Parts: sequence; C-alpha cells; structure tokens
Amino acid sequence: MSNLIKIGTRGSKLALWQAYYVESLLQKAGLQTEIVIIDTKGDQVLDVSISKIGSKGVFTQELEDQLHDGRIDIAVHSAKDMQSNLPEGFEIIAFTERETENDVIASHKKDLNLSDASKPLVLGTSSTRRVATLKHFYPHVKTVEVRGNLQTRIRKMEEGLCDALLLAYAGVHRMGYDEMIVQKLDLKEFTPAVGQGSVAIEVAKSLDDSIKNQIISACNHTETEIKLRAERAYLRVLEGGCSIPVFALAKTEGENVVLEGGIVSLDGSERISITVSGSKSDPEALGEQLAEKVFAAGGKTILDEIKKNIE
Ligand SMILES: NCc1[nH]cc(CCC(=O)O)c1CC(=O)O
Repeated sequence: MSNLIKIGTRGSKLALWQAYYVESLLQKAGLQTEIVIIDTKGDQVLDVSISKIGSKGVFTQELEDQLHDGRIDIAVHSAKDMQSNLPEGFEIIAFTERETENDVIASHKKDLNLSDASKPLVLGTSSTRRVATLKHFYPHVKTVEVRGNLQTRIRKMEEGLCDALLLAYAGVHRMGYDEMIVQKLDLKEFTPAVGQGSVAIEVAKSLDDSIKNQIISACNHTETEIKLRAERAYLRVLEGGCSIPVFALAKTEGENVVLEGGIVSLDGSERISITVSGSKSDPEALGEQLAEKVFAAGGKTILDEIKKNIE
C-alpha cells in the first residue's frame, strides 16, 4: 500500500496517545502513517475557562483548517470534544471502540469518598456537567476550576489546589494513572458526556472514498458507532457544546439501543434524566426522541436558562 495517511493531532499527551492508537490500528491494516502535531487555541489559552473562550471548535478548528488544505488526511480527537454539528465540508468517518465510560475521582490522597458528607472535600474539575451533577447529588462537595492537560491538573492538585480531580476514566487510564483512582462513579448519577471514552476520526468530505473506506475498516467499531450516533443526535438537538451540562449514554442490547440522557441546571437544583430504547437501525431517531422527551419534561426551560447564563 503506497498511500501515506497523515494523522493530525493536538500535542497533549492524551491527544498523542489517541493519535498513536489510531496509527496502530491503521498500521495493523497495512497502511502507512505519519503523525502531524498541531497547536490549537484550546491548548494555548489555559487560564480562561472553556465556556468563556466559546466551546465551538476551540480544539478542532486548526485541525480542520489543515484537513481542508490537505496537509493532513485525518484528524484524531476525543469523540467527546467534537461539536455535534461539524462545519460544512467535514465528517466523522470512524469511532474507535469505546473505553469504560465512567467518570472517576483521582487523587494522591486515599480514603476519599463522595458520600461522606462529614469530611470537607474539594474536587477539581472544569466541566459544567460534573459541577452541576455534584451540586445535585453531593451538595456538600466544593469544586474548584482546574484546566490544562492531565499532568498539569495532577500537579495543581498535589500543590494543594484541591483534594482530588473528577475526570473521565478513559483519560486517566490512557495516561497510566490508574493507581490514582479512588472511586469509580455511578453511571446513573455521573452519566458521562456524549462520546466519552471513544476516539473520533474526522476527515474532509472530499477525501478519496477508497481511502475513507480503508480507514473505516481499520478503525471503526460498529457497536460504538451506533451508540455515539444516538448520543450525538441527542446533543445536536440541544445544540449543546461542552459548556452545557448535558449527558447521554447509549448501550446496545441485542438488536436494540437503550439511550439514557438528560440535563442538569447549573445550580444542580433540577436534573432530568430519561431512558428511551429502539432499534439499532436508526440510532439518530432515538437521540432525537430522547431530546423531545427531555424538552417536554422541562429540559427546554433548563437549557434556555443555561444558554442565557453562558452568553
Ligand atoms: N474535555 C477533556 C477531555 N476530553 C476527553 C477526555 C478523556 C478521554 C475521553 O473521554 O475520551 C477528557 C478529560 C476528562 O474529561 O477527564
């Protein structure tokens, strides 16, 4: 095979792990690869909260520019960080097999437990979903915003900014910090962000079809794709960027998809979570159906309120 697939990625360790992972899948399929590291606005602006930079494409825009110019053939991202509506001319063609979806508490301190309201606990996170979820289920827990890559966050924690970090298992595991995990959080409470744990491969729609097909057959995990299609369709209706506390998690059961998802108000006072199920053959319809039900149950009011607040 003479085609060289140029893999664009951000330069953080997690992004590089993802790029090397995709590279290994492509190489196993006999394809030649090269990794191209690209700096993004989201990587540069570490002192401002993501919700203030504007969530739309802070981590993806530069990669899309290079996809457009043909300097890279594919862009590798955490599926979770991908907007639900990609800019015109781009598409996700593959989702890699999903890692364990849970959020976890990670710390150098042991004997921490969310449920123990008798001890003060400060958790570092920069996710509005996690903050709002904590306010809802564990109002005694305090939070502090901590940004930067995982290594930076761990350093800030060890310097005393917080007792523990609230993170995705997938990232902690991929970075080799399993021994820091003190608690794996319940999916029913900390229902993950859409796409958490999977790696998405984005291309310019104009990429040659035969190359696309080789990439798909090397990297795409069909069950994961079905789940993420359902979750992302839900997110698309809500137009929820990563600064909005929405969540959804799909499971496949035989020929069906079970999709649970909802929204939390920023102050944690209201949380709506609904489960729908339907055929694997149309996961997007299921995501849309969930959105309709969440809206009807009061989610629309919560969402409008949040959007007003973020502007
Ligand atoms: N928003 C940052 C981000 N994007 C993807 C992951 C973890 C890996 C994944 O879920 O794919 C993380 C860190 C975190 O949320 O703890």
